[in-house]
Amino acid sequence: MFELSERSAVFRLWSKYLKPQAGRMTILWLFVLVSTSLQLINPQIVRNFIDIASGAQQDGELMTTALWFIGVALLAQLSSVAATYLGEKIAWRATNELRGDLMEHAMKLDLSFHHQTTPGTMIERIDGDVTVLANFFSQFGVRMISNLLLLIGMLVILFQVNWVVGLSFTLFSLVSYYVLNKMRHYAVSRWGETRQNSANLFGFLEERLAGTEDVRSNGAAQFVMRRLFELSRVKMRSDYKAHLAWVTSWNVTIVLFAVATAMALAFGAYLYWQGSATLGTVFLMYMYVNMLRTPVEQISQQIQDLQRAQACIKRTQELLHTESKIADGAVASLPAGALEVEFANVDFSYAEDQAVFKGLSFRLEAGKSLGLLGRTGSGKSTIAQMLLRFYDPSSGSIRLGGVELKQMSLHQLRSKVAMVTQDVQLFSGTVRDNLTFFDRSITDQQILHAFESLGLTEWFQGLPSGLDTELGAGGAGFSAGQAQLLAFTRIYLRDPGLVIFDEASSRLDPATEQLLSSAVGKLLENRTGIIIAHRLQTIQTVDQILILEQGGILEQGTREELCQQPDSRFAQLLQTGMEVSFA
Ligand SMILES: Nc1ncnc2c1ncn2[C@@H]1O[C@H](COP(=O)(O)OP(=O)(O)OP(=O)(O)O)[C@@H](O)[C@H]1O
Repeated sequence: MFELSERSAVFRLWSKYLKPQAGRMTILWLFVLVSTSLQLINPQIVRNFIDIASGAQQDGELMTTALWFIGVALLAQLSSVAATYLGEKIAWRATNELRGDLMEHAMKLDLSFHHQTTPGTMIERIDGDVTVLANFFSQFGVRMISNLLLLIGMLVILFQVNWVVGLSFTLFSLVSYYVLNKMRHYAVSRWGETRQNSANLFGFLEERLAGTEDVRSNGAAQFVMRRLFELSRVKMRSDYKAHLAWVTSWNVTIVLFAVATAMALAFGAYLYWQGSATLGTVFLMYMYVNMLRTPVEQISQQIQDLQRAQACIKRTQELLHTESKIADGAVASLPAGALEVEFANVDFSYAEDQAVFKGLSFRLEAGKSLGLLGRTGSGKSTIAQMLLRFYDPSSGSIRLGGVELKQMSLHQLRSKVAMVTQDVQLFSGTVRDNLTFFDRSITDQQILHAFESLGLTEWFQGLPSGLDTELGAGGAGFSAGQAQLLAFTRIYLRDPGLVIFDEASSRLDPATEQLLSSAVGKLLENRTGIIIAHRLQTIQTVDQILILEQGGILEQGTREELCQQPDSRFAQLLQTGMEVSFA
């Protein structure tokens, strides 16, 4: 855990994200100050107007005063609109940059971090917290100062009218600030509860809808509905309390300021009868007291925003200071073409007391292919993830092309190693976008050439709109087999030296199966390949076979070597069928 002074964290954020917008910030301040001053001036013009109209003031003309009023009111509104526009713009720029930095940082963090942090939490960090910071970035200082100035200005003018009036409304402002803060605090804690209950309900719905097949096939619909009603009931109760708290705080505010208006009118009537105030001055007092509400509310709101922002800044800084367990290396150039893979005495565990590998050693020559077999949980996928350096071994070393992975730059490593996972991730967008990841330097010709080289041209021609075929969210509309074909093409375009293929365990139709196995063959030409196999058919053509068991290697050799040993696990597999033994 990092330990940072909160204040320095705030200044660091401000200086990083607001300094580049210093010019805009200055203009924003100007607009806010102009709008505040004009708001203070306008009631004075109204006073003059009333005093001229009632004959209490001799010099001055009604028409000119009215025009002044309109002009000042218009200018105040325009400055306020301009300040809002600029404030929003500054906030968006700053928060977009912060969001980008957080996302970039999150993508560099190792997989153990991502396994411990749910996607929901990450969304809350990268978007939720940053959205809260938006107001704080652009508005906090400006709104605090301008509202304080407005409040002080109005109280000073009220003191000038009469010191008792000034003192009374200063006390009133302090009391109403205190009450508002208390009410708001109460309402906010209620809202916090409803947000948590909403999150629980949404999380429940998302999980159940995603698993709708299992829910229905297991006859669990009744259970789901029952739980839904329970969660809805909890949410309804907290919503009800939150709304009640909000309505109460709203009404208390109305009552408070109604009392203030009554006080202003009573003071006004008294001073008027005494002859120490004109009708215009009474109205001026009335207007200022009515206007008091805005700065008092705004200051209390800003203080509350500051408290929320502090919590968000702390979490944001924590994320930005979380270091990846995977340190970047320096070696930035590996030879072109196929790369040799070597595991030397590798120990690894996800959790401290549960070793996945103990002293795992094997070597795969450059350009050769390895079929990786083993029971579920024997560590096949872990080998692939370690080769991509999503995890580092606790001891021993892994080398690629003779270079230790830890020494290698991550960028170089991940451009040299490619993996097709069991569950290929496709994104909503066109087939082209899914192949190039929006890299516009990859031309359509290159993509078509990749299809041709992998023997997929005919398949590609069957797509309704070719490269422009749209995929739904999560690749909806494409089968697992088709997704793998796209993944192969992605890899072909990147031209890595090592390809790891985690075969889909789901059954594919024979035509797609045939297409896939021929594409695998073509993809592996002049590359080193590791195939995590779930079917014997897939490893018919591999050069080496390695069977994992209990943290180490059970058997290793060429297909022929293993077949010639009748008591080998591989020979048994051939006899019984792999699915039976590895089920
Ligand atoms: N992120 C993780 N955190 C903790 N333990 C994990 C994690 N991923 C895998 N494991 C554990 O590590 C062991 C090896 O898992 P791995 O996924 O590599 O096996 P596998 O042979 O690929 O299995 P399968 O054939 O089911 O895909 C298993 O015991 C698994 O439970």
